[in-house]
Amino acid sequence: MKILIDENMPYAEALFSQLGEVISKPGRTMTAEDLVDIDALMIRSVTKVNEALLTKANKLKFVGTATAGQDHVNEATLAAKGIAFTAAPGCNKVGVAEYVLSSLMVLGQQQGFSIFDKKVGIIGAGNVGSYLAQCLEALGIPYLLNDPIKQQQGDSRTFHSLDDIRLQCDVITMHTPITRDGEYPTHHLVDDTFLADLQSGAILINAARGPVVDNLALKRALQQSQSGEGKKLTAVLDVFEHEPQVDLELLPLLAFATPHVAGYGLEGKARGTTMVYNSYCQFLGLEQQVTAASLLPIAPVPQVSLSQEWDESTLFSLTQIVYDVRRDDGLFRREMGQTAEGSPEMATAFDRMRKNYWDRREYSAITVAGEAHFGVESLAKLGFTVEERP
Ligand SMILES: NC(=O)C1=CN([C@@H]2O[C@H](COP(=O)(O)OP(=O)(O)OC[C@H]3O[C@@H](n4cnc5c(N)ncnc54)[C@H](O)[C@@H]3O)[C@@H](O)[C@H]2O)C=CC1
Ligand SMILES: O=C(O)C(=O)[C@H](O)COP(=O)(O)O
Repeated sequence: MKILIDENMPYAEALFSQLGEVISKPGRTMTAEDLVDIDALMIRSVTKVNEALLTKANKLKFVGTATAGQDHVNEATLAAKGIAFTAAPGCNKVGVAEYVLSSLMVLGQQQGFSIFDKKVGIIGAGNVGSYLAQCLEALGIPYLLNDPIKQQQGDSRTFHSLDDIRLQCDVITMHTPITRDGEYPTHHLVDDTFLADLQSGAILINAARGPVVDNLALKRALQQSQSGEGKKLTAVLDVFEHEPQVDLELLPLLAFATPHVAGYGLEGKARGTTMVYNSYCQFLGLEQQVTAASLLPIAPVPQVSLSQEWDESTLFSLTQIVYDVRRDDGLFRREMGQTAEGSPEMATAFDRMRKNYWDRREYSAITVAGEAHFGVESLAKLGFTVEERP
């Protein structure tokens, strides 16, 4: 049995080689030729699975994507060819939420605000949006949810219109899939009109898919904001409309910019890989199952001890031990600054940073020890492992 895997899939080689011969290739450049005699294909978000890729797939029976987003896979085409498909919903929700929290905390420090004074609008209340809401709740930060699809499905949470969100929220964070059809398409959901209606001082974060935000409209709004003509606007982008190409006029206008790595915690990647591995084992009728936790190394700073009740400054320190968005932002700007827009070198640099990504962890990799009245319960709700001292 031959299994083709994206080379950028931690733990995959060791796991899938228990099932057959593993061939590892860069996901973005996989071709129809690569699928000749392949029984199973394990990908991430950069491999477009469509009619063209499948033309020579003479043996393919299973495709697994170790990602939450599924827009790169034409499921109807797979179904028509009798090829089974599985994804990894929710695998990286924690990483994306921690990316948003780091962005807000660092912006708070840079711009002189408290995150506790902000109201957050979450657009898309699926795995990521709901987990982010849970984190904000743990911290007592108010938020509004927008998700007309979940609302129509009878989800019992309170949902708000986009207008309410634009009028009432200081922070707007996008967590929808990219869709072009249906009643609520998300392609260019954030456009000139959306941006014009934001509150002055608003912060926009996109860690969903690039084209959810019209990048030219955002560039115009940021240029106006930074020239003092328009409303004050801050933007953080993890995803770009034409990635792996990046608009080099937009880049310097962004508060933080990163190469589609918001969900890149080691835990999230391990979850993604094990979810597709376990699904494939099930597909093959095998009983073996692997947990992500069993694959993970100990964190570089595994334990922290509180000496008093935590405050905003302690929260900042604790969370930044795990993830500081400035690390990825700095490297990304340096890498992009050395390439020309539209060049193959830019695409290579974008993907190189993703391939060689550091072993970022989630809050759960750190145990925080402290007494109950130090507020450890809320840190546990935020995702830290907590050891309550008597
Ligand atoms: N930057 C990164 O590293 C990552 C990006 N993503 C992206 O984020 C998206 C969200 O991830 P999950 O929460 O795991 O997906 P999910 O499928 O669990 O949730 C998406 C939610 O968006 C809602 N939605 C769809 N259209 C909408 C609209 N027009 N307005 C408001 N809500 C709408 C859906 O009803 C659903 O509840 C993924 O589809 C993926 O594209 C996901 C993980 C990592
Ligand atoms: O899960 C998703 O959806 C994502 O966007 C991924 O985290 C992005 O990572 P790659 O699949 O592009 O490595």
